[in-house]
Amino acid sequence: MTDRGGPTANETWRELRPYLAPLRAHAGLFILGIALNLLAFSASIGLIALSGWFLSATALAGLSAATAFNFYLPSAWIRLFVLVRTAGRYGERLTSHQATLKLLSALRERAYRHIEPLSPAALQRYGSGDLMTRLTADVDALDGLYLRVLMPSIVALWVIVGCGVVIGVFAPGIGLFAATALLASALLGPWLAWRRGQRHSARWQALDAQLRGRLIARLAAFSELLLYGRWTHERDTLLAAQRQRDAEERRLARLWGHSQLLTHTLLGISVTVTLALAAWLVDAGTLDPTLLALMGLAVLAAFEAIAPLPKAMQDLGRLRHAAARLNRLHAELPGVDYPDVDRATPGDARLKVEALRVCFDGIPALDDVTLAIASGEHVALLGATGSGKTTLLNALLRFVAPQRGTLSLGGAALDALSVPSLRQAFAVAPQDVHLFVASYRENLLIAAPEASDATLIELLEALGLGDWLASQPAGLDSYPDEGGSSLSGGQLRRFGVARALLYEAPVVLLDEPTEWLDEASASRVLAEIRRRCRGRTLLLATHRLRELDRFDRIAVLDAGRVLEFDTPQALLADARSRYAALRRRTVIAS
Ligand SMILES: Nc1ncnc2c1ncn2[C@@H]1O[C@H](COP(=O)(O)OP(=O)(O)OP(=O)(O)O)[C@@H](O)[C@H]1O
Repeated sequence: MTDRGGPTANETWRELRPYLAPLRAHAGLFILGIALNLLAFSASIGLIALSGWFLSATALAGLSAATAFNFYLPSAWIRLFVLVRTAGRYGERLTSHQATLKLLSALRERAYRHIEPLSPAALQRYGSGDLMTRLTADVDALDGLYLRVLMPSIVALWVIVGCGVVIGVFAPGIGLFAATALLASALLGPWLAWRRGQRHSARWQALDAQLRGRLIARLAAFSELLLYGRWTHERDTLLAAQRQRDAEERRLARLWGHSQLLTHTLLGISVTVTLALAAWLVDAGTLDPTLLALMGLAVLAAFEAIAPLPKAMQDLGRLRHAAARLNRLHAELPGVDYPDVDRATPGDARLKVEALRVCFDGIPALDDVTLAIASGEHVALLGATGSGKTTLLNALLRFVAPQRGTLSLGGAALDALSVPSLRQAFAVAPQDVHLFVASYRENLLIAAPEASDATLIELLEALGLGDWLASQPAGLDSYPDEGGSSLSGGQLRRFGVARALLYEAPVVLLDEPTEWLDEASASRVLAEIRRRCRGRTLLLATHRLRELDRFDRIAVLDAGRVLEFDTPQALLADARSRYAALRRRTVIAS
């Protein structure tokens, strides 16, 4: 069954099925929610039906003065029904929403747990806005599956049966007709709504996800876009995307209107026919006339349970699309396997890289790279942009999976180390330093929870961030702007370096730590890094030549290959070396 090229019912079921399994963990709450919902509906039907009967009976009792009529008992029942209906509704909202929120948090945690090991290698094709949308909007959309599809469908079915039974007690034929008419309405309206609406609602979800993703990305780059005069263009693109989504929303609203028309027409027909049948039986003398209103009103009350179904089914396309996006993320494999427990233990902090080859889309970023770095040695990785420095650091961190070659730390293969051991082995300052939404102190204490304020301040001052810290309104208690825009590029890098230096790992990996700095500040920062890394293995990626003579060795990378790897003195002494040539050029230039 397809909708003009839309997904089949089977496809929808396949995408949504994984989200039914977590229901089991909160089955008790869901069943309670359904039971309370049913109780509220039963009370509602009872209230309306009894009121109808009561009015008819009172009127008829008034007409025949001889009849003794007890007003008190039905009034007491009516009051009871009102109370039960209100309490049932309240209890149902409380339990079903609690169950749904618990489910959503479980789904979000499940998605996050899956995403975390994918980072960064397998996540590179997803933008951060896209990931954020999957974790938030897509997971949130799935609450509709429980709250608007499953629960109301189960309740509607029981209400239909209940209504048929209530009427059937007095007139089995009319009870059967009412239940059949209600069932037909409960199937026809929602089926049509699903058929006509699922494609649009899936499209709405896709456009909304796209818009959110773009919005997050553009807002993150807002200052740059403004600076380069691109903001107006980007804003117009965003507005156009919003208009596209809104057009889809209007289409959905129109379809919803149509399904409402159909539902209410069916309701009208069902009530009219029920009343006509009842009137016929009254006429034939086989039905008490006081029950006439009860029957019509019972069908009317039962319809309340059916009314939300078309909209829920129309939204199934949206749910399917959200589920499919999450499923795609769940199907993503980390690309890197980490053992659960260590299969080897590093003896010291020496690093060995042998015949390493890393490719992106078949193109090698590193090829046949071999390096042996002694424990405690300080090595500068020198190379032009794109030469493979970051890729080498990422390979050591196992953020990328090599196509060939081996990597080891202290004699232990890196792929034999569990994630905690691997993360304990390396302190890292990447190029894109991330600041968490927390105070600067908390951002630093992630690396060294026991560090005192004096230690933090001394380190920041040593890295030339003393003036910056003094300018912060609450010092270490100040909060960065989102994305770290309250720090300049150079400050942010040094903040990242400070965090890496605080982390007591035997190996320190720094990616372009002196980028954006003037020569004097860069020299000072490099000297501080070397001093604080004494006794630790240091690998520092850079394309700056100054100050490298103080490193133990320099590895020169070019187009993914190690051109030379030796002490600065040996490289300078070799007139044919690339390092010597680069240094000569720098001297001439300055
Ligand atoms: N995730 C990726 N997907 C595709 N290509 C990549 C990816 N990461 C790196 N590359 C490519 O691999 C090569 C090496 O990149 P890498 O970032 O390691 O160089 P780099 O020397 O660190 O450069 P920079 O100094 O600019 O950071 C480049 O050609 C780059 O485009």
